[in-house]
Amino acid sequence: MNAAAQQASLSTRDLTIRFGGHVAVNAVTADFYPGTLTVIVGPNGAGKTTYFNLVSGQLAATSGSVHLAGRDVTKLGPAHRTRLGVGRAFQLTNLFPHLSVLENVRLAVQSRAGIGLNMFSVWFGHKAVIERAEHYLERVSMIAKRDVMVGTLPHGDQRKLEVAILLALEPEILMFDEPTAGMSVDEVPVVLDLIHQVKAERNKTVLLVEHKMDVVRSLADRIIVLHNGTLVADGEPREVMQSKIVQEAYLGTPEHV
Ligand SMILES: Nc1ncnc2c1ncn2[C@@H]1O[C@H](COP(=O)(O)OP(=O)(O)OP(=O)(O)O)[C@@H](O)[C@H]1O
Repeated sequence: MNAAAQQASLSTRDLTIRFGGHVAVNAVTADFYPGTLTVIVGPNGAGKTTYFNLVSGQLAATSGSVHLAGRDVTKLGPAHRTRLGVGRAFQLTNLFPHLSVLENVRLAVQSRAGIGLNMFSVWFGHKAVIERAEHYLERVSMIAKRDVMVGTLPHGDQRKLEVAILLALEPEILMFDEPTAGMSVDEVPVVLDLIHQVKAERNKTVLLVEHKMDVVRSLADRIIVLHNGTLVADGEPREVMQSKIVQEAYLGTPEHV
């Protein structure tokens, strides 16, 4: 695990949310560090997406807290948390369907650069911004589709575009919720390669919700297991995959893990 001296980029403390009488996330305490990719696994309805929503600010906690680099952000909304370095892909709500692929990434590059919508600064930085946007489109193998209207793209391309937008925002914490779901067989490696590249840079905190065990195995530095909203295992992949609780209840029989 990481050196105790290193500050966690993200922490949750007793993080809890109730929907009526149902506790969807139950007192989850965890620290996440730069340079570590953590995969969150667990059966359907375990609370994985809800935990992501609590971290990114889409949902407000019933109790407990969320901290970014030591700062308590529990009361802050999602836009504020984004500005503080939380980046999340695969909600597809980040996309502007009536703009081109390039325009979508350009807006993310501008937002990251703090250029905003001031006309003079847009003009001033235009060439550099476009080049930057093209760079991210190349990284997701979508440069050939730069002028296509986003609303007309197939689902897999929209998800790749979301990765480009996420990278363009240059967050410190990257959250991927089932990044390859709904993708065709030839699209999956493009996205997995990108996550591998982000991981190889060793300076970002990456959280991934994933069901596919081959993906978990190839990417995870650490695995957290949620069950009924509760954190039931947390550790290095080999240790967690071989633990009795995971073998029996969460990942199936040993030959599946
Ligand atoms: N807005 C909501 N209102 C009521 N219940 C909710 C809400 N969001 C989630 N839940 C419930 O909370 C529990 C956890 O759901 P969540 O989607 O986080 O699970 P998950 O682990 O991501 O599942 P999956 O792997 O199927 O995506 C479920 O029982 C779900 O029905």
